[in-house]
Amino acid sequence: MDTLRLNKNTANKTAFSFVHGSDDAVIVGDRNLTVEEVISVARYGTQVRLTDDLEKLANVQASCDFIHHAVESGEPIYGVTTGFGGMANVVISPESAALLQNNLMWYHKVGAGKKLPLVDVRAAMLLRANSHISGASGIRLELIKRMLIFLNAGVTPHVCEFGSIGASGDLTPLAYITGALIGLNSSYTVDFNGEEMNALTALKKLGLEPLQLLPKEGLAMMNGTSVMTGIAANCVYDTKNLLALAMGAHALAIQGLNGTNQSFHPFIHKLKPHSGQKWAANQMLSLLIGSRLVREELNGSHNYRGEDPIQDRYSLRCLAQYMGPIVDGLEQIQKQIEVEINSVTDNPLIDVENQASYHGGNFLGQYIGVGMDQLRYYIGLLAKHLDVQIAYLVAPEFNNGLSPSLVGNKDRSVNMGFKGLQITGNSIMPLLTFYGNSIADRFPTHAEQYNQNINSQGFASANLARQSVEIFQQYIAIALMFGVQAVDLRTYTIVEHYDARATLSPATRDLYLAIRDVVGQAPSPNRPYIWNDNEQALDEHIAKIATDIANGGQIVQAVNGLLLTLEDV
Ligand SMILES: N[C@@H](Cc1ccc(C(F)(F)F)cc1)C(=O)O
Repeated sequence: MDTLRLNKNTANKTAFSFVHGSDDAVIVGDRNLTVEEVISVARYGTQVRLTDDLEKLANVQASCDFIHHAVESGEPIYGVTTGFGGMANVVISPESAALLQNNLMWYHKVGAGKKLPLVDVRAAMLLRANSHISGASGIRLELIKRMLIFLNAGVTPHVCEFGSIGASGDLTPLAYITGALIGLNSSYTVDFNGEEMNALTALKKLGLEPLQLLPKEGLAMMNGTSVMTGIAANCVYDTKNLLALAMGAHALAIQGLNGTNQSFHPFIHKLKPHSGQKWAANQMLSLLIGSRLVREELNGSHNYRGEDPIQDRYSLRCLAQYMGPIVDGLEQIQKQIEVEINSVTDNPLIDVENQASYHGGNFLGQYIGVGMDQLRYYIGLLAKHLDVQIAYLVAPEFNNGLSPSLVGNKDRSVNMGFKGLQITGNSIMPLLTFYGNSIADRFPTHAEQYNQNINSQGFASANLARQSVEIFQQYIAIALMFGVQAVDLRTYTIVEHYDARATLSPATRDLYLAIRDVVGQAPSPNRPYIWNDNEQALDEHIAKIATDIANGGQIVQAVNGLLLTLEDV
């Protein structure tokens, strides 16, 4: 296996401790980068090194030489000896060719809104360097190295959340990165390991001089999909963790409801062998093995229980069939993001071998726009399913003998259990399905003098995906709280005490214990997770669980073994 896996130690490191995070450096230019490598650099401070493949490095220089000669000879090349975009008819003289690039930074300093999270900008810098190392962009090694210096020292340019239509790639967001890298002026600002400062001060601290861009270099830096793809890499990584947690929450719910394991029998899924469906069924079987809370019916028995239906309702019985397309879809998105991560996304592209340059459109972020639309749609579907499971758990008409709203102490008549918590969940789930609406199909047709008349909205789509991921982290926290309470209450009906460690499957015990630990409440035989309403503040529990999930803490660690098996999907 040639990919670098995030091991437990790396993933446990506090987020945002960027510098000197890990001993295993990620190499730019040796081979394709994976989403996990991007995450390890962006979030956990893994150091980045440039390839020492001399041929590769020489190629980068050769692309610069090609541009140099083209300018000298006045060869017409877009954005090198012409103006930009809809002004590409304007001839630029050799004397103005460098000014053209530096000027590009000025009129693209038009970002609006809040700052992007640092982890997204770090991912973007890594991807831009990775794109340029192919030697098709005509950009100096010095500039590529500068991005690695910034990454390794924990220096992150400030980039705004609005300003890119994802058509010429992320022109404006990348202008902020470029302006800071070269120290265009003091209005460019950075985060220097937690300290805010202007780019010129930052360069001085790094022992670097401000740089003037040479012909093509501004365009090469800005004309690409690296920022939206960096955001997308972070989103897909988080969403896969959330998928694993959703599976964990369902496994708790199934045990809480005393569901059957028969619906996940391989015989069923062999007969409808979609890979995502098979994965979901197999994983659910593994999550339930050894549980004393499920109806053990893998031998084909039907444990008919009097007035209850002989088979489970669809949210349990059809879980694998419902999850399947989501699992397959997320895998497809990850594959597409990894292609984008390892692509050269600017224009024009320089073919050093044939001494030619080609005008094209690799900067169009449509794969990211559509991919992030789909990602948000899948998150909406995951949320809808969890909402149904929560409703199943709290309704005594359906929940196979649990208390209404999962009340703990039934002797206290003024105990309402998880009634309020369900309503908070109900307030979030519709938002997540709303976020599932697409944006790639909504576009301004008259962008930039009608030049960018088709555009991806990939940057907006990725930003929306980040928001959806963050909201879903809150939602999953709530779903997990329901799961923990339900298994405690179910445990009592089986062994007459509330400590679910005695009854849960080994695979879900880890998750259960991680949640109990994060909220600071150890399991007890005498009482379930929540006993009386007035003994804890549930909002604090939501916040603690959601924060642990966002930081890839012990709750995520308890289920992420599931994700290793996704590679076979
Ligand atoms: N992606 C475009 C590059 C481009 C397009 C437009 C502008 C600006 F400044 F006019 F908006 C800059 C760069 C191309 O390669 O064709």
